[in-house]
Amino acid sequence: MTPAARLSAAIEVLDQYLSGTAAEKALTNWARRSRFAGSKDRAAVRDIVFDCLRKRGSYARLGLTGRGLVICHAAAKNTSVEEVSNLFSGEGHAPSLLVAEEKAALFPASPTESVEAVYNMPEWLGEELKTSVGADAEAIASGLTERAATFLRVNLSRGSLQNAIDLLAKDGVTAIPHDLAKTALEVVENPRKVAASTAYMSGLVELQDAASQSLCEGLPAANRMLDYCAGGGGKVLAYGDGNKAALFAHDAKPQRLRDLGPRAKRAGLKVQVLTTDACKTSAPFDLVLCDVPCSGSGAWRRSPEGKWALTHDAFADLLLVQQEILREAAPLVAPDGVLAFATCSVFKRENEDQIAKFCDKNDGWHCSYERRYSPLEGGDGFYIAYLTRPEPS
Ligand SMILES: C[S@@+](CC[C@H](N)C(=O)[O-])C[C@H]1O[C@@H](n2cnc3c(N)ncnc32)[C@H](O)[C@@H]1O
Repeated sequence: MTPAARLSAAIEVLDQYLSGTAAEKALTNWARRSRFAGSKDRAAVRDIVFDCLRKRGSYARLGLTGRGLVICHAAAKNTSVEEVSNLFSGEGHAPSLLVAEEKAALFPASPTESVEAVYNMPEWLGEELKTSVGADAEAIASGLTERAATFLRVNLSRGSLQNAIDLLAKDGVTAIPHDLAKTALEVVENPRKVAASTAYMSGLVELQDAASQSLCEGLPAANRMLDYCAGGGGKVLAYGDGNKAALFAHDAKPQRLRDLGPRAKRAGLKVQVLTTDACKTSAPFDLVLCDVPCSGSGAWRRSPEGKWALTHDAFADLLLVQQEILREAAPLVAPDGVLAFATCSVFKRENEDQIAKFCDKNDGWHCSYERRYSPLEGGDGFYIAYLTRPEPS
């Protein structure tokens, strides 16, 4: 496909997304209809679509349509009206010719200053971000419009960072250590080759964000660790690589745990899956991690659809669920144990405010540690807090 034909395809996909289809589904639908498209074309169309989702607020200056977004994307990637006009030539599979109004919007003299355009998120979330991170808000919002780096976690029980770097290189993947975690590698060349690489297939490396790795690395040592919201199990597996603890995993939606078995096997770890009732009968645990459902705002580079889909009601529901999970998990913690609360959110209302509310309502618990990971550190935005009960004196 020509670069112009890829733009036409992205317009088609974005129009389907804007009429209510999830972006991934719209991309799959397009790929099914377009058997002529090779893997490089599919990847290129995906990149255009995701860039438009990340920057939807500023790209919407020609209206919220697939064509409007893609025209602004093309303007951002080129430097002159002529270059963009050449792509929108109307010839072959290229999108139709630009009209005067579209040409005028390519390189506006004074860009729109609305919160939605500057922060590339709905206005209320831009305000939420300002309240949460103050002076860093604009830089964080801008960072969240960039494509996320690909990070790998090296399973240190399987080999060293250097072993992983060397083995990845044999499959054409270039990776370098990243400061956020001692297990973290950043893939700087050929991230799409990771999944088929020997290092990945053999369990030497796992895909995991660097801040997520750092958060797991910092968790206190325990004899019995329960990952209460385990999902795919990324955190319990990371914890298990560096600790000798007996590992347990739970999720309110057991189907979310389906990948955990094969992943644990690949990593050479044993993780016992518990139902909600079995968590109670197997308690106490000296470390319970609650990686709660959240807005995902720290990971909007990866999942930009989330910022446009989040509603006030859904956000309010998340705040309630987060408190409910802490209430459920607290009795599972041994008297001198740690209840760890984590989100991949940059919003204070999901982080510090939740911890303050829990400690306020639950006598004896206090926050003994907390750390914010800013997306400006390179990884996703995360928050972690440890809740403990001091020994009665
Ligand atoms: C942020 S995800 C966890 C991601 C996972 N820890 C990882 O590292 O891949 C949150 C998980 O919490 C689960 N969840 C939602 N409500 C819950 C509840 N009341 N109790 C336990 N888990 C819950 C969801 O099903 C979801 O899998």
